[in-house]
Amino acid sequence: MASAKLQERVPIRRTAWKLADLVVLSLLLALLAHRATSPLQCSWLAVVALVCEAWFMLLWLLNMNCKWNPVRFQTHPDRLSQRGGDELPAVDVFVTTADPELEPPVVTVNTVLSLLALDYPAGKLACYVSDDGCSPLTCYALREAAAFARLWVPFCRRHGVDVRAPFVYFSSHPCKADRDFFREWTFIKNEYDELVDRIEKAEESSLVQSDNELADFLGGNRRNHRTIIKILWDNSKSKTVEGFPSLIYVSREKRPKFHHHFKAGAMNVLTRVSAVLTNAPIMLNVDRDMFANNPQVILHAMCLLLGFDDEVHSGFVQAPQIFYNALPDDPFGNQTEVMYKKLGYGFAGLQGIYYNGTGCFHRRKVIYGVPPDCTTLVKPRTKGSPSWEELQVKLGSQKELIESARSIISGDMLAVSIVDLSSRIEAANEVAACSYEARTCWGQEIGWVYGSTTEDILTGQRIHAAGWKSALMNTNPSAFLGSAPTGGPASLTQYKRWATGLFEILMSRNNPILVSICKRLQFRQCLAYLVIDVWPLRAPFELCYSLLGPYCLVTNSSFLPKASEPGFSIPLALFLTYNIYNLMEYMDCRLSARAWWNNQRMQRIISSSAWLLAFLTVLLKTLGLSETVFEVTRKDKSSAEEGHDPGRFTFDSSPVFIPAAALAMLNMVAIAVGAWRVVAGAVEDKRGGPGVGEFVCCCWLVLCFWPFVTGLVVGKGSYGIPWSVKLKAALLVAAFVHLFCRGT
Ligand SMILES: O=c1ccn([C@@H]2O[C@H](COP(=O)(O)OP(=O)(O)O[C@H]3O[C@H](CO)[C@@H](O)[C@H](O)[C@H]3O)[C@@H](O)[C@H]2O)c(=O)[nH]1
Ligand SMILES: [Mn+2]
Repeated sequence: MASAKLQERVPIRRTAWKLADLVVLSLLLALLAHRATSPLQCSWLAVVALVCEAWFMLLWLLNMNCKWNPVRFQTHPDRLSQRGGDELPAVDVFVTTADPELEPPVVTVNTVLSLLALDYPAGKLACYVSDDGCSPLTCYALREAAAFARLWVPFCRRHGVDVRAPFVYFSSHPCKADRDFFREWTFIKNEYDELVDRIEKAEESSLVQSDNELADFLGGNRRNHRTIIKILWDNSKSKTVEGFPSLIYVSREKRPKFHHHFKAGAMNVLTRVSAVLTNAPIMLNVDRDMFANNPQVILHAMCLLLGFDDEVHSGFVQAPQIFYNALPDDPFGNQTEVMYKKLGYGFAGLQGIYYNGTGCFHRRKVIYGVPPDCTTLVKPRTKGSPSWEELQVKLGSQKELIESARSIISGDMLAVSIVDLSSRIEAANEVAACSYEARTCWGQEIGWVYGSTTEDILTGQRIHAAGWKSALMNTNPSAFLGSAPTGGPASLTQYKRWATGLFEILMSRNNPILVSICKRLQFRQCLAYLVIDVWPLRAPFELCYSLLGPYCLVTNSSFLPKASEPGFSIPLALFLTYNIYNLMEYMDCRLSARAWWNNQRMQRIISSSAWLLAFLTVLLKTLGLSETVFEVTRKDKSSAEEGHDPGRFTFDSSPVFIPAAALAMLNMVAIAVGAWRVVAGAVEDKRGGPGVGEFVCCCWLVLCFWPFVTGLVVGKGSYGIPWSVKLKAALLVAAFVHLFCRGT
């Protein structure tokens, strides 16, 4: 069998789920119909409820569209190995890091080592680390890591080590009993421990003074410094057969006057620097906290990059984002496993999975904005390759860069650039300068797109808009494992940043609806993107709806049918089916009921805190009153504290907690008022006072906001909500109650 398929596209059957989708949809429709025809319809309360419920139905439709025909891709790397190593394209691997304090260098080093040791010809791999922190510590740590890689990579290859991030590998004892092996294992482990020790003991100030190679870092700071590029290891110069991939440290130039565009800016610099050095046709991008967990990842990705008749099917190949430090039952609702399995596979069945910022393989030409048709193998290129001048306008005028881009655009996947890396340092410095992008298309039609703190979704969308499809890569074991933030504040910061970026996309000319009208973003794919993009927009609707229950209890009114009315069964059935549907999704993904509860609870908390703040931030930005920034996610820290329960919600005085704390308080107050009225027999029946429905709404919300309830009432230290937040929340509640009462 000469051409056994490298990949198979397997549609996933979901007839029962489709039926359930329709049941929920019809209940939503029934609720709307009931509301529109009920006698209460003219009160503003009913209008607010109607608008919110219409929005929920729209969301449900968007979700249905996205999940409707999911697919999975099966890859066969064993069939690839029948091809020789010469038939594999080169891959440039990019790792981004930004802050040596929030992102300890030891973690970065582990990520890099796991990548250097992947099963792929060493001469075809190169690893670039971008350091936005411009930290001599990071550079030092990587240089030491390169020295350790000399032992580590051959060791992994020789013994077929499963997980090639040393901190994981050495966290358990080897099961092989062989004495020689054990001796070697102990030796390498000692070397690794010493490496960690050296990195952890190193101090910035003494490093730059004593170490000549690190003198470049003198006198700069992370916001204002020139480019520093260091070839830490050049594989082409290695004499041994058992080499390991080249390792290059890049800290791009930063000047206060130039916007550096956060991670997107860093990725664009890495793209150009790697273009003048190794110029691989495929690029792999990994966050610094995400190690390669499956040594065969690149081979799996190659099955999808080389395995289709037409390249258009895999403009990029994305591996799911999965976490290794995941707490049991996902207490902070940030493992997004169900989202991946339900929405992600659904996307994969449309124009393809979204780009998730890490664990993704891109074709370099896709990043250069080349549309798919001028690359099909069948049709000869009609337009011809772009002229020198054209490329100069788009990519900037660096000569080596344009030359390398021409070779990429001509489409030769197997070309290897054999240059002495150190001879190209000057060119690399030129393209890493902060003024290089002025008057070029970088950040617009070329490279990672600027203007959103969720640059990944935006960049992926641009690629889909050019007409490319993307493929979802599923491997067993998982391709990469990352670290999820632990603790309340870190999770909410992360959600806030995502939502801010998503709303920036919606409010810009890159809005998927516009893009699908003007470009080649498919209509259903556009709707699927909207499911994610509208996160922050959900906040105001969900907030309004969650105020209805307390409003009714406080003001002795109602917005839902009474238990005695026939209409009551509609919201009841909807509430039950919707929650059972979600619970079943978690069961289907082999997750616990507890994980479902935590996630659905976190959805309410995130919506009223992170998404709401993101919504307001972007509104302010649109009015020109503030700027959005990329806040780097803090990685596990406090877990070392004594008696610390990592699964418990913690608080700080950030404004993100105020609205959620206020909602928790308001619902408790409302229940108290409502209960008092029932006891006193003061529920007014004629005016339609609150019924079971309103009580259930408030109780449900109190349960959802339980971490806030305990934080308000009993929590001590970081488990308690700080007084400043409590006070502001209380003021909000008082203002609301006042408004409510005046309104009636
Ligand atoms: O100015 C910056 C800021 C961040 N980063 C890097 O960007 C990556 C992602 O940052 P992190 O704080 O870890 O964010 P996460 O919330 O974990 O990231 C998710 O969301 C981001 C978009 O908001 C994507 O870029 C990421 O790939 C995706 O994993 C890290 O490697 C950082 O070092 C930079 O290189 N420069
Ligand atoms: Mn991260």
